[in-house]
Formats: sequence, structure tokens, C-alpha cells
Amino acid sequence: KLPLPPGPKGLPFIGSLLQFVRDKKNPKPQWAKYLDMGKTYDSDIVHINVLGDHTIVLNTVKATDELLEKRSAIYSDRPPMYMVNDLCGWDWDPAHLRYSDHWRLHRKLLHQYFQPRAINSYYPFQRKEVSVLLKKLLQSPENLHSHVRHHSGSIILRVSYGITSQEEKDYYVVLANRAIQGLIQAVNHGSFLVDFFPLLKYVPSWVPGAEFKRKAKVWAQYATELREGPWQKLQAATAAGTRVPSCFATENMEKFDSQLEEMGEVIKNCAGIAYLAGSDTTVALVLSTILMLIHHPEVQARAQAELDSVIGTTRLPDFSDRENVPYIEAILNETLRMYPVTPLALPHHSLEDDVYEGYFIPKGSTVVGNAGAILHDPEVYHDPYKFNPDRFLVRNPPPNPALYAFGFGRRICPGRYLALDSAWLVIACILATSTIKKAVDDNGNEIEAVIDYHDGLVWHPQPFKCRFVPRSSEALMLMQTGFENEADVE
Ligand code: HEM
Repeated sequence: KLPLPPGPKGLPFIGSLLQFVRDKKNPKPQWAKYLDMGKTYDSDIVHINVLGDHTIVLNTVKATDELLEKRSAIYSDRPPMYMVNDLCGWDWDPAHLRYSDHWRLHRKLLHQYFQPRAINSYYPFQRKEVSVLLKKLLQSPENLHSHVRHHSGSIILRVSYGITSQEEKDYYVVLANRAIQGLIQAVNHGSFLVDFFPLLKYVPSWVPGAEFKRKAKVWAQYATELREGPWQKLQAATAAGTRVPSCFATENMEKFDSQLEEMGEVIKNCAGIAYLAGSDTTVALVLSTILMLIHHPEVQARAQAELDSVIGTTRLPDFSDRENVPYIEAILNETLRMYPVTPLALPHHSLEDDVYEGYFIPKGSTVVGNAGAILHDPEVYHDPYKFNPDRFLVRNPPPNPALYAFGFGRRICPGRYLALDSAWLVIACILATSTIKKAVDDNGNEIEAVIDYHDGLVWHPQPFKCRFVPRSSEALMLMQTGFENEADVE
């Protein structure tokens, strides 16, 4: 008998479909639209009904803590996601699996390999790839976005599949990027009617209006290539007796040698999602940080002063320096707060009827933790639209944004430590060696690096240009040589 949380009334039957889900005219990102909706109804949770499908958006820490964390036993499922899973072939993806023992098997494997205790064995690959990146930024800064994508992709391909050849890394980075573009569109809850009318998936693709089926066919092909490509390559190398360096796939195949019939698929799925998730998200974090630094030369100068005084100018910063240079950490935290990579995380799904603050939440609701709203909540982060790394360096700092920027409860991102390590080393090494400046055109005029974001599952800055100006001849040398000790790391 309790009311549903407040939200737009919508039309009979179709609910808010036209009014909200398809609202393309409002330029605000989706997380901000949800936040506005909460303000309109003066509630920290809102309910949206589309064709009888209930979406509940949680706009505050209080609501996500209570439901997604404390009551995680009933909020850790995923919605069925017909477009992306049934039509685009992503049903193997551990991030989309229903809350079950099958999901737990995947989660355990990922946790063991990507937990904080395990990830320092990947430092050598991260140092090696930063060395490659620094050299590229010096030579062709105009290709910044591609360089950063290849940097993140190369690390995760090495860690997941033991891929070391540059040519293969480059090939698979492109392949992942293509698959991600389809996934990002297909996964967005509300973009395709088939998510509300599952029977539509049986409509033949030649029927007028079945454009979604034709798109799904192309995207499914990319999804298959992503999952099969590096995996088949690894299997062929193993069968041929060619040495594959130790990695997630080989270590787990050895560990589960006697159970490969059951575990082979699980290992393959986990390697696939690590490859996918690690290829795109870290890129967005690194690019957003660079963009913020271009706009805040005073922040760069302060970070460089800290690096110089703690590390000196004759070597690159390394992971062992991390706790001694808190300002770099604060810059990353502040970027993650202002421009969270996944502002709406991934949707959860409720397994039982529930009640929150007198509101009824029906079983089977899609539940969205609005990280974007939380990270811009003035009650938690004072003056939230101002870029201010110092907020994290006071005696009682606000919560670390990583608590919300990587999702919630039992589905929280297992790759978060790896991602933060990779981004930290890139930013620390760039700042130690160069000053990031606006690019200049042929006439010597500065080109504005516009802060503009592509809204979607992953919040990417639109392409922008800049230059990396070495801070001294010593710094130039460091950019050219990188971490010399890691040059031979496989
Ligand atoms: C800046 C980088 C990253 C961000 C912002 C990010 C964010 C997220 C978010 C928001 C979720 C959904 C959590 C939820 O449902 O509440 C997630 C899930 C996941 N992420 Fe990440 N991620 C990042 C990097 C990575 C990396 C490098 C890996 C590689 C291991 C990874 C692997 C996964 C997996 C496997 C899941 C599915 C978890 C599950 O459903 O149980 N992520 N990530």
C-alpha cells in the first residue's frame, strides 16, 4: 500500500518514454537530468515508469549506502538487458551476469588477480608502457587520444593474455575500441524499445523499423571478435608449445588444469571483460586529468614543485613515491569527482520487494546509483563545480571519490586498483617531465582545449589538442629514455 518514490507521471501505458527517455534536446548529461528530477520532486530517490518497467534512481550517498551497500543481498542482480545480451551477444560478459553462483565464480577469479595485493606484480608492464607513452607524447602530441588508448590497452592485453608484441597490441586495441562503441550504445537502458518489449527481439531484421536488429547484428560481430580474437591466439600458441608469458589466462588455466571443461569458459569470459573494461575507462580518466591540467596551470606548477622537492629531477616518479606526493593523488581524485568516468555506474536489479523511507520499491526494479549526483552533492563536496584538488588535503577531507566512481556494493569494479595505479603513473610521469600547454596552430595562435563531454555509459572528453613541453634538458632525456630498467620487460 505504500507509494512508489516520486517521479514524472508520464502518459498512460507508455509512461515517461517520450517525455524523458528519448529527451535528446536537453544537453545536460543523464546523471544531471536525474539530479534535476530529484530536486523537482524534493526526494533523494526518484521513480521513472516506462511501459511498466520501473527504474529507481538513487541520487545521494544515504540512498546508495542504504540500498546498494547495506541491502546488497537483494540489490546485486543485473537487469535482463535484451538488446545488449540477447541481440548483441554480450551475454557472456561477467559485468552483465545475473546475481548467481555462475557470476560468483567469475567475480572470485577477477578479485584474486586484480586485488591490491596482486597488482604490484604488474608494475613492470605499467612502467614499460609509460616509457612508450612519454616518447610518443613528445613526438606526436596531436595523436594524444590514440596514444593514451594504446597505453591502457597494451597494459591490459599484457596482463590478461600475455600479449607482448607491439603489432598485436595495436591490432587488439583497435578491435576493442570498435566493440566498445557498439556496446556503449546497446547497453544504455532506455535507448532501445526491445529492452521494454522483449518480444521485439523476434522481429526479422528486414522489417521496416527493425533498424535495431541490423545494428545488433554488426555489433554482435564486434563482440565476438573481441572475445574470440586474443583468446584463440593464446590457445593456438599454447597448442604449438610457444611460450606465452605468465598472465591472467595462463595462470588460471594452469591452476584449473583438471577442471578446464567447467572453468575454461569462465577464464575466457574474465579475460575478455578485463580486456574490454581496461581498454576504455582508464583512457577517459587520464584524458580528463590532462584536460583539467591544461585549464589549471597553477595546479600543474604546484604538482611539479612537490615532485621536484620529493623526487628530484633526475629520475621518473615511481609507485614507491606515491604516498609522498599527495598533491598528485588529490589531482586524480578531483578529476574523478568532477568528471566521473561512469557517472551512472551499471544498473543493478532488485530481487525482492523492498521499502526505503516509506517508499515501495517493487521486485524487478532497475536501480541506478547516480555517482555523478553524489560526486556533485554540495553537502558532501563544498562548491562541487569548482576544480579544487586542495579539498582532499585538509584535516577532515570529504570521502574519496573512488568510493562512488567505481560503482556500488557487491558489483563494485574489481579493476579499480589497476586503473588508478595506471592513471597515477601516467600523470605523475607527465608532470615530472613536461608542462602541458595548449596546442598552437600554424600561425602560432593557441587552440582552445574545450571542456565538452560525450554523454553515455563512459563519460569521455571530446577530442582536444595540447603540447607536452619538456621542463628541462634533463626532463627531455627522461621522456626519451623512460624507465630504462624496464626496457627488456616482456
Ligand atoms: C577508470 C577506470 C574504471 C572505471 C571508472 C570503472 C567503473 C566500473 C563500474 C562503475 C562498474 C559497475 C559497478 C556496479 O555495477 O555498481 C564496473 C564493473 C566492472 N569493472 Fe570496472 N572500471 C574501470 C576499470 C576497470 C578495469 C581496468 C577492469 C579490469 C579488470 C575493470 C573490470 C570490471 C569488471 C569485471 C566489472 C563487472 C563487475 C561485476 O559486475 O561484478 N574495470 N567498473
